[in-house]
Amino acid sequence: MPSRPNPTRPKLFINRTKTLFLILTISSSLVIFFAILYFIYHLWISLLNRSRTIPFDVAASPLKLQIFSYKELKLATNDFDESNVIGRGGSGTVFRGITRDGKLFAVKRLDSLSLQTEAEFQNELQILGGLKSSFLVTLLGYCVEKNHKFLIYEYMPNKSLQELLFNEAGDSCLNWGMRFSIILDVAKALEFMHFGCDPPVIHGDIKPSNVLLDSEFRAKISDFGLSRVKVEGAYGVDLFSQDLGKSQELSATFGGESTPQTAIGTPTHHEVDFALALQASSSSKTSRTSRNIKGMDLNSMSLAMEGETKGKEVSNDGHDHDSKANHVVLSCEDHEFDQSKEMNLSPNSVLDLGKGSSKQWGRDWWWKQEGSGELCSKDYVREWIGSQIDTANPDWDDEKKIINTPELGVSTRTIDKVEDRDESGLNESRFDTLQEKFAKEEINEKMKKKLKKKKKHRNMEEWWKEEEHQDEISNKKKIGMRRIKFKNCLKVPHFRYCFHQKGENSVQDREGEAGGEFSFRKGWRRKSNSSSKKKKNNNNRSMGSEMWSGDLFSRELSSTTSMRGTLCYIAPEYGGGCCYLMEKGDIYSFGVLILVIISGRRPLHVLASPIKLEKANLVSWCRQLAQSGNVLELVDEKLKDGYNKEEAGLCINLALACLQKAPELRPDVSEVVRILRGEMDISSTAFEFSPSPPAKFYGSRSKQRS
Ligand SMILES: Nc1ncnc2c1ncn2[C@@H]1O[C@H](COP(=O)(O)OP(=O)(O)OP(=O)(O)O)[C@@H](O)[C@H]1O
Repeated sequence: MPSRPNPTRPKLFINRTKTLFLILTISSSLVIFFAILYFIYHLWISLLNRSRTIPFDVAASPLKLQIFSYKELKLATNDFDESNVIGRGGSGTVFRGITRDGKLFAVKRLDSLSLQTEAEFQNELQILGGLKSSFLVTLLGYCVEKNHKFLIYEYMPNKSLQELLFNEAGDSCLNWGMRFSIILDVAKALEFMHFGCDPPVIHGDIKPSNVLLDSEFRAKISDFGLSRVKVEGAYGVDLFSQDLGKSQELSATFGGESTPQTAIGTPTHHEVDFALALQASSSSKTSRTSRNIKGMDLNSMSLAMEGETKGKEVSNDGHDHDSKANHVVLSCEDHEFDQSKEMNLSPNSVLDLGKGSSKQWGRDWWWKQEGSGELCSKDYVREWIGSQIDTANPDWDDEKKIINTPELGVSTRTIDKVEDRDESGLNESRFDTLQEKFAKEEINEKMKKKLKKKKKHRNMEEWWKEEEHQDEISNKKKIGMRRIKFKNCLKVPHFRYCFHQKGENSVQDREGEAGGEFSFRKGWRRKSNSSSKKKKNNNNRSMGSEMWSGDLFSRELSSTTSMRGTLCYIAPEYGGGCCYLMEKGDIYSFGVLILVIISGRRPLHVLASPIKLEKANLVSWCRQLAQSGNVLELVDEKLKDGYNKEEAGLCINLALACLQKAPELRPDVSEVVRILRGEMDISSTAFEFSPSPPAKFYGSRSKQRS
């Protein structure tokens, strides 16, 4: 008897087949999906690489750069072994490499593939790759492979100036001779870049970690990631465009040879430059000063200072103290307290202000513009108010009398005193009723006027607030204008944001600055990255202790690279809205560098001890020392007496000349070199910060240095 077919079997079979089919369909579609995704990803990467990372036409470059293979570099650095790491920077790690024939070279591996790193990579190739000088670190070649980018440089056995000056052990091996020759070498390097290249090259990031030393401790400049070629005549290079296609076009004429143009459209940066925003907030008002100083006659400054020191001798113009005070008050009332007007006075008009003026400006008025980072009329107004109260200004006393003694007689006496009237005339009242009435009315009117005046005196602080508010409004207006201007010029959004930070948060920014609250995106990011590395290397020093001592704080601040340079080394004009990178910006950074080399200190070194606070800001401290005529106090204690006092004094004063706020007053680099060589007298360069004529500081240097 045939067995009855099991009805569940085909069902089970069908079910199994269905499941299998479903699994197969899902997995195959998944495979197809991922394959497409992978393909798209690779296509995107290759497109991206083609548009962004293929370096400029190396074959057409005036200097032939070698193309290294990844394999070659891997071999030379022992697979990028940690033992071969010779330094770490903001954009990558630097390894020591060795060729088969035993030659050493340095390999910079760009760790992040951000747009900024990309731009810096292209910049190095296009600018440093086209320059050949014994004062610049030679770029030997590059490698772009497997999504890695490398730059290969000549090896500098004595590393960077940063490491030599601030090594962990704290023993700087640099003697005076070495320091002086490093200063001279950097000056010569800048001279080559500013005057030896056509068009000139502006480095944009002069600082100790970018000064490398060869086996004989000869200094060479490296890191051209932020450098620019000056193309727009006197107006410099547009710092914000960072259009490498443009710079490619420009670098074509290097060395007198022309290179074909290649279109390398590197996108602009979108990093928010908090460092600059902060600087901008503190220098927005000072920028006005720079302009004023430009137009100011140095003679008038010295006359003004003389006036201050000689006191009454100078103010023998017949004006008494009160009248000067009144003059100032009236200017304030009319909101005409315009610094530019005050500072553009002719020598005579400065003299006319006499004693009152010296009180008004105070002893340190032209130091404030640099040191405090804030220069505005509020400083002067505050100072003036202070001086008026402290010195028991008779004018104020008179007014006190008016307020406290409402009786007519007393008031009359007060007013009479002010108006130089004969008191007795009123006391012996011989007027008839009508005359008396008129007299009373007249007196009342005068009293009212006086009270009004007093009210204005009282409202000085309020007036200052108003003035500051107005300043802020006008700043915002300016920012608005700049935004529109830059929008029109199709500039990058970075700029807008930067100014948004500056404009809208300007007060907070300033407060932050005063309280030492800095927040630079890149800086803090670097700090967190590097702190773990530092911890590894330096176990016995906790992060907390470093922070407390301020050492880490200082280190991070002075090595924080922003788009426009490194904090403390960036010239003030780049913070005030100026967007052109100029040679004088390098000169400013060079001024800071000189002070760092001579003092063996970071430009901003905050320590817990309050005694040392005055020395925290190297530039301000140096200015204070210059004011007191004691610049040599700045020289590194480690040098003890083993330094040339004449050379040290010259370098410090040269640094001060380079650190002048107004770029046009800074010497150019050829003057700098000549001054260092003893071929030129420093006193012939413009000087804005000395309380006494430059000759007091400088004598001509007879010694010639080759
Ligand atoms: N050619 C070289 N030879 C020897 N050491 C080098 C060379 N180039 C760089 N280094 C070392 O590597 C360190 C890092 O250099 P790098 O240029 O990457 O960064 P940085 O200038 O310190 O920082 P940033 O790039 O943020 O400005 C240098 O301080 C130096 O010690």
